[in-house]
Amino acid sequence: MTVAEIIDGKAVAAEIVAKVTAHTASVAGSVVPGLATVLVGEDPASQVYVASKSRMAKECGFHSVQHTLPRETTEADLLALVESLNNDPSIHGILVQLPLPDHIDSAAVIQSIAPEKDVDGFHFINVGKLGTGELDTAFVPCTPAGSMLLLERVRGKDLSGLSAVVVGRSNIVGKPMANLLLAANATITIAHSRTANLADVVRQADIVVAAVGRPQMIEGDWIKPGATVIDVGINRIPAPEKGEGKTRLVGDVDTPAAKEVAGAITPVPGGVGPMTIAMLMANTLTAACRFAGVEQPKF
Ligand SMILES: NC(=O)C1=CN([C@@H]2O[C@H](COP(=O)(O)OP(=O)(O)OC[C@H]3O[C@@H](n4cnc5c(N)ncnc54)[C@H](OP(=O)(O)O)[C@@H]3O)[C@@H](O)[C@H]2O)C=CC1
Ligand SMILES: Nc1nc(=O)c2c([nH]1)NC[C@@H]1CN(c3ccc(C(=O)N[C@@H](CCC(=O)O)C(=O)O)cc3)C=[N+]21
Repeated sequence: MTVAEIIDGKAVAAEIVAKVTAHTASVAGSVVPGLATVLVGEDPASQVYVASKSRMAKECGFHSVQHTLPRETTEADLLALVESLNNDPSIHGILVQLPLPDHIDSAAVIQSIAPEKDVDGFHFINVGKLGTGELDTAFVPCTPAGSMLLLERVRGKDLSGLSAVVVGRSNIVGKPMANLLLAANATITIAHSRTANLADVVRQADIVVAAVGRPQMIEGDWIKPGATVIDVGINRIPAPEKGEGKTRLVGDVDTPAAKEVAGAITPVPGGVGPMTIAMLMANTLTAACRFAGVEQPKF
């Protein structure tokens, strides 16, 4: 019996961050990349993520500004902040942490970010560029971009002849992931909550990307032997074995079972999550280099 290779996202993310830090130092005479993060409300998970993004930006040598606004912030006030960041020449990347409170129209806020500062890659201009293959000037969403780099470690850049199933069709993970897989020549299927016989669909795939948000729902015997499994899910579940009220993180894949069948699999934590933050740094550096007209690093 073979046991899957565990793809070390933390280690690959550290390589990316080292590359970003070195390139940032080498262009310091021309530009200091600036990242602005915006958090509305007090969601504890969002606070943790935004704090780690700001910390990582500083470690890379960036100018990093964190705006923390109260939950009651109006949409107009948030739009005004984005506008001021759009016009701030020291800021090259803007990240508005999602989800936003219900009284704010997230789509309106995302579309108000200048496309050349949209390091999340959520603006229509960047979505359109990804869809039409203008990858040299697009910003690609960080989670799918990071997932592709992990996949590349196992399968290389060219996925010709391989079948890939993406479970989940969100605008921030599933759809851009499917577009990147297609751009890499994979033959793709996008599955979602209305898909019939999901287990059988997943069983066909050489590459499985799970981006559902349901703890451990992809079972071990759904995985084709030797398949590469990218587990995007981040779910906090009760862990009574660690003590009363304790929790632990799991992905969307039943990892212990899938490990017995897959060729390679990303762990949770330590898989796609750290790559998301690393790619945010990479995108911010790219934005700054485009702004200053200096050479961009390749990732
Ligand atoms: N590692 C990282 O850096 C990141 C991790 N995440 C994690 O990834 C996961 C997905 O995030 P996100 O895309 O934002 O989530 P969304 O809730 O926006 O999308 C979930 C998708 O899963 C589909 N789905 C839900 N239930 C089922 C089911 N039973 N069978 C098949 N498909 C189903 C939905 O289908 P339908 O469209 O039909 O409703 C939807 O397309 C979450 O766990 C999230 O925490 C997200 C971003 C970054
Ligand atoms: N505008 C916007 N852009 C985002 O990219 C964005 C967002 N909003 N909202 C929320 C999701 C989620 N997300 C994660 C980033 C890092 C980890 C991460 O580092 N995870 C660690 C564990 C962290 C922990 O212990 O909680 C890991 O998987 O090893 C997870 C999830 C980015 N998102």
